[in-house]
Amino acid sequence: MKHVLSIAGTDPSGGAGAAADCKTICAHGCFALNTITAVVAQNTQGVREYMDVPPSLIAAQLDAVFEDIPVHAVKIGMVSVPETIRVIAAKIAQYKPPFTVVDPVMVATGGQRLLAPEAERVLQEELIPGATLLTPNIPEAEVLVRRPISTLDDMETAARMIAAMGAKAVLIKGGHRIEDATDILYDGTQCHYFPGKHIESTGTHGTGCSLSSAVAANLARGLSLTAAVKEAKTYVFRGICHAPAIGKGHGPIHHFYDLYHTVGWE
Ligand SMILES: Nc1ncnc2c1ncn2[C@@H]1O[C@H](COP(=O)(O)OP(=O)(O)O)[C@@H](O)[C@H]1O
Ligand SMILES: Cc1ncc(COP(=O)(O)OP(=O)(O)O)c(N)n1
Repeated sequence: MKHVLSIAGTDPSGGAGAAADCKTICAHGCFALNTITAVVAQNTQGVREYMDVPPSLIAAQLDAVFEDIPVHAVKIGMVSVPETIRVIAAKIAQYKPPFTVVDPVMVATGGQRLLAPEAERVLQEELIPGATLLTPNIPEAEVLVRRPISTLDDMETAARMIAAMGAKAVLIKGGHRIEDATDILYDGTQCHYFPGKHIESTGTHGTGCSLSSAVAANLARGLSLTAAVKEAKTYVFRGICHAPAIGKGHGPIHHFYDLYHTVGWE
């Protein structure tokens, strides 16, 4: 069994952050490890408040995992402040996991910031270089390239510009598009399109967390980057299609649809 480490904030309503990551990793037949960066009071209706875990405790969590268990891939989500980013970047450089997927979480669906403005530069300088894959959504990519993105051509250009910041590959996610949900991957050489239908649904909380964790798990399982992204996109699409109606706001995707369906637990 492959071991995949999620480094992320919490979501007590279970749809995003560490909970989404661990469910996704398990749904891919991998063993889920996790390190918490921030404790977040949120639910399907939004983020209420959060507290960052002290950097020394993040470092201690990472040492505890890496010194004990081989880590086949890492997914990094909410990192919120410069000190958190610096300690994670240092530990990744120290332990050198084979794959590092970075989801540059900046703002939650409800509009609440999960990355302090002063942390944007540190993220760009210290976490993006060395990432196997960076997975910004369109608003996050706009922040990174400092220009608006409205067309597929804009997404391609942004992916190439962000790769120039040091990530080996960049996947711009199209969940914020209205006409479709096409994602575009720049693998360092060429762009690959992952077309997708835009589903009108409230079951989209944590789609970005789930997608990046699914890619990390697929890479750990030995898939190529393009196959890892293709399978991850299908997983999230099916999760949205079969989203359970949980909570009063934007609910989670169904992380275990295929498994539950097979054993008749639907
Ligand atoms: N309404 C939707 N219909 C179909 N696919 C979606 C929808 N919303 C998100 N996705 C897919 O979910 C993944 C996460 O995308 P996105 O929502 O843009 O990320 P984030 O959650 O970080 O904002 C992408 O593969 C995207 O295409
Ligand atoms: C702890 C935590 N991390 C990340 C997010 C954002 O989740 P994401 O999958 O990017 O998408 P939305 O659910 O915001 O669309 C979060 N809410 N909490």
